Amino acid sequence: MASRVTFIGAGNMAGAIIGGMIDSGFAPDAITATSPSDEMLAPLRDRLGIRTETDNDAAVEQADVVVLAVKPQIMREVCEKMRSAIQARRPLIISVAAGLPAETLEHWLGGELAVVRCMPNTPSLVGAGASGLYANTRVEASQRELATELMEAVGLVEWVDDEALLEAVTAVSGSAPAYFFLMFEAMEEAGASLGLSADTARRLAMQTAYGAAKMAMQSDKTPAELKRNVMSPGGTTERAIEHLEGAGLRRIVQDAMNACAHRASEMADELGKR
Ligand SMILES: NC(=O)C1=CN([C@@H]2O[C@H](COP(=O)(O)OP(=O)(O)OC[C@H]3O[C@@H](n4cnc5c(N)ncnc54)[C@H](OP(=O)(O)O)[C@@H]3O)[C@@H](O)[C@H]2O)C=CC1
Ligand SMILES: O=C(O)[C@@H]1CCC=N1
Repeated sequence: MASRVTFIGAGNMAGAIIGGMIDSGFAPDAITATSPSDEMLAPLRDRLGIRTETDNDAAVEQADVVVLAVKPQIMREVCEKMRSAIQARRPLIISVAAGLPAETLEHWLGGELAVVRCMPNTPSLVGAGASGLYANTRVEASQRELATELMEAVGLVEWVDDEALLEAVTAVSGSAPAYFFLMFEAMEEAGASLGLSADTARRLAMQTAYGAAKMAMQSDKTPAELKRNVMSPGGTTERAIEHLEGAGLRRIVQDAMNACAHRASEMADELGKR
């Protein structure tokens, strides 16, 4: 029988993963999502045909996998309330919460549980997600495969052996869609200031990013080589790249990603106390 997956929390991230799972062929009636208010759940139920529940305990009763997808700040309360129901069932736990260590989550849920920590990103919604996964020692090979299957349904999966590396994953992919969206905003504004309509500039910028990513993924050339191929000597691209390098783009990116990874570690200290 196919695995039954319950999402605790039905917000941006859960919605993105559920949408991607269904597009890739998961049966909607094997998926349950919970939220305190039915208002959040109705669109998921109506649009995707999944099961919904406002009672977390009831939703984990039949689950083989429980995906924790609430904000880190309320995770402790949510886990502790579900403890008895989780211990009665002992499903595979997959947490997508930033920061919170597997050991802490396991403790909040009553202990002795197989826990996979996953750092996904929102492009999961369109099947183009990128997730970093870490398994605690209780996770069996079949559960690892199940977690891989679930997250591969919505994109690329990379396992890490050291849990601390999920902080780097957060910086490289979990938070990173926002960096590219910021770039789109900046390019749209700059394109508009050069005379294009904002809509035209946005469409051109997005298609270019899509094309560049697709090309880089399909090519055996490095990004540096692909970049050089666009830069005719004495031409326009060279001028733009000189400007970006001169203004310290690499340092800015490094600083931003350091800040992101550092925040993930701070969150573990602030919220992960047992
Ligand atoms: N957004 C992103 O890009 C990424 C997010 N994450 C992680 O995903 C998790 C969720 O983030 P995100 O989806 O953005 O947050 P959202 O606020 O969009 O979703 C959280 C959901 O949890 C619901 N909720 C609140 N209390 C409960 C409860 N007691 N039981 C069940 N559901 C509850 C909320 O309902 P209500 O609104 O009614 O309170 C809301 O629907 C976080 O831990 C975050 O770190 C990880 C990677 C990327
Ligand atoms: O900003 C956040 O905390 C979450 C985790 C990664 C992406 N969004």
